Amino acid sequence: MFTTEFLDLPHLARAGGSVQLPGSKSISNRVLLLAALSAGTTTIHDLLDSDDTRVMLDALHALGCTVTPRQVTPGQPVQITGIDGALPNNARAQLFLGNAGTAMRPLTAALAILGGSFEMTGVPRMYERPIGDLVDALRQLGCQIDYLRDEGFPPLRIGQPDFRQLGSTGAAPIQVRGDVSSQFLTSLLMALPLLASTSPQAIAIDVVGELISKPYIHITLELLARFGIRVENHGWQRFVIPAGSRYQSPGSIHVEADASSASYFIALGAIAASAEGQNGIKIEGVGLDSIQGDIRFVEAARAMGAEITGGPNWLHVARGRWPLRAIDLDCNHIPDAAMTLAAMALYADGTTTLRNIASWRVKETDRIAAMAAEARKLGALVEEGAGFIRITPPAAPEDWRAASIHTYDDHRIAMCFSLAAFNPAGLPVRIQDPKCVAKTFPDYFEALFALVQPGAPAPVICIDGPTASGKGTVATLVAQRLGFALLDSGALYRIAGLAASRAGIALQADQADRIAALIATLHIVFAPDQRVLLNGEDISLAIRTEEAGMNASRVSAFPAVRQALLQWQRDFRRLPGLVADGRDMGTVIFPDAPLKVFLSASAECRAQRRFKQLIDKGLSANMHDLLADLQARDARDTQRSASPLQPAEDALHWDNNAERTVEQAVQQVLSWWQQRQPFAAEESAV
Ligand SMILES: Nc1ncnc2c1ncn2[C@@H]1O[C@H](COP(=O)(O)OP(=O)(O)O)[C@@H](O)[C@H]1O
Ligand SMILES: Nc1ccn([C@@H]2O[C@H](COP(=O)(O)OP(=O)(O)O)[C@@H](O)[C@H]2O)c(=O)n1
Repeated sequence: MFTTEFLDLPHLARAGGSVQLPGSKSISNRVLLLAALSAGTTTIHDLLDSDDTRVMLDALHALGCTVTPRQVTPGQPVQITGIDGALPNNARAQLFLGNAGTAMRPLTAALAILGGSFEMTGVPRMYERPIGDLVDALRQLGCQIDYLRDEGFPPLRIGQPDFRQLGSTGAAPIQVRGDVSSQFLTSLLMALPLLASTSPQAIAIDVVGELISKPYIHITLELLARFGIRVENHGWQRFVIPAGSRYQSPGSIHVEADASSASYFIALGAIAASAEGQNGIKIEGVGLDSIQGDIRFVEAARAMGAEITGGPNWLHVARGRWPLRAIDLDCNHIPDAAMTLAAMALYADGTTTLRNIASWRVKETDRIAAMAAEARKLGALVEEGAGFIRITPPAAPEDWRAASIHTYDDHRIAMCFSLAAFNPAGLPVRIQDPKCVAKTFPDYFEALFALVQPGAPAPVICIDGPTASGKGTVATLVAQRLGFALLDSGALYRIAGLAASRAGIALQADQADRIAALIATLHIVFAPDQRVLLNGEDISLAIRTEEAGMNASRVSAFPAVRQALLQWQRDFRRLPGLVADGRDMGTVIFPDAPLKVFLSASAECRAQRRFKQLIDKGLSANMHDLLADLQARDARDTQRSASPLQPAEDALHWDNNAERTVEQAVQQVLSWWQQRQPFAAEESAV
């Protein structure tokens, strides 16, 4: 997951390949709660790992359910042993539910019926998301729920219910509004079986007003059936839970991949030209037989021109009609996925209107306002109303603008606008706070990068300079802040020197071809935890000794060795970008890099830094020898004939002497980078 302040997507041109999608959020959190309320143990496969499921798992654990393991691990099922319809007497807990509506609403309903003493809290945005209609419906039954702040909104306190008024004849049908959020009805449908289990009468729920988002109710009903509860559906207006209904674990259940998440890749297939040798995008984990309503996004995407085929749990998408066809659509049946249509509308041949989307206004953010504001930044013409949005794409490529997209802590805004990187103007797109995708799809950008090809080679920032000038330190931090990959080219020369000396090859010019041949056989891994593995062995420390540095310096003078490492280094170039540290990054390896930095510092300053660095690592060092070695290395680096150390003509210089801190150097490089971005001016104006 990218945890950077922002993520710059270079202009993207093509896409192709196959993607396995994470489990559906709606199904994951429903299954978790149903398993928790049931008798028996449920093994849940393919559960989504996200903010919403994490708060749900924490809440279930706090309520006394057995959850193993406590966190979602990819490829490993989660087991939940349920409470069999009742909590212990005097159960109490304070539950923090973040911004997860899929946890707050159903848990409120279930706990209000189970009874105890609970406080339901969340992030500030959660306190702006209405829950009054659900609370009103529960109070009709005798549930005890108080608002701790604003009337109609969380946080809430839940107490012991009093069901005496229901009497032996059961209650009149419970009324719930259906036109604000279908999560209220879902919450009641999942909570009321707890009451029905001891009730002599069936329990009926009447929907007041038009029921929005029926597809989500469909998911709820399908899953309730899997857990032993057969709800009668009377025309989506009345739902009846039979008396004596009792939650029973199905034993094992698979969570479908999220159909809403599939929408971004369906859109990708529709928008992007196919990568060479590929034929569109294959999406695995969800298919045409899905129980999720958002699968009907497929019809909308087809209407816009996408070519889509599929099976029970897969889809294949390719670009069909181009530009896409503008549509006018009632989106009540696909409220979440419809946002992706707004992104597709940027590539349509006219004005697209998405109607019946008033529920967008009460989601993670006011999504109509957010989509409108951000699409306008790109140059689109947008009109919005209480329940619709109308989007006209920029008239010509030159009307597109490079935008820094505000994402409102809303995963869908971030994912939708990533698709703007396919703009015909060749512009990059900046996504602010990219980690907001964690809500449903933490590795969304990684999945996207695995499928797409940039319009031009991915950007590279070169940081060259003499030994101990601070390249490695600065490059690592710059890469972290931008979410870029890192190439420590010196490590490759160090590995080459180590491997050659271990193989007993003399590090001299007449052996250069043997060393180059040896390099071709090496298996080198730069692990995400910074370890370096050579043929499976951890050599991170072995290559950092001064001796290894000297050996590296020797082999690096041989043109055959440099040639053997050339393509290896260029292969590090990837999306969203690369920071490369070395001696000849800007001059030889990446001469087209958009930013080249050359660091310098006096030999004494560098020797001091290296001394401290070695001592801190627990390695022995001697200042006098260090200075001599460093000067010898400088001489060899600058005087060798093959790629000598010298600044590229277009390099920017940074004097990294003793009075300069690491952070100053990093800020300088980042600021040079910002100045090269088309959205730099807008950013600094904010
Ligand atoms: N202004 C600075 N820039 C970079 N590194 C600095 C600076 N000041 C002190 N240092 C320290 O100096 C050392 C630089 O070493 P390193 O980054 O490995 O250099 P290089 O990769 O150029 O050989 C690190 O221990 C770093 O913490
Ligand atoms: N791009 C590069 C990187 C390193 N090297 C050589 O490899 C040696 C080790 O590189 P390094 O960057 O790890 O070394 P230090 O700068 O940390 O001393 C250097 O002394 C250089 O001679 C090179 O020639 N070209």
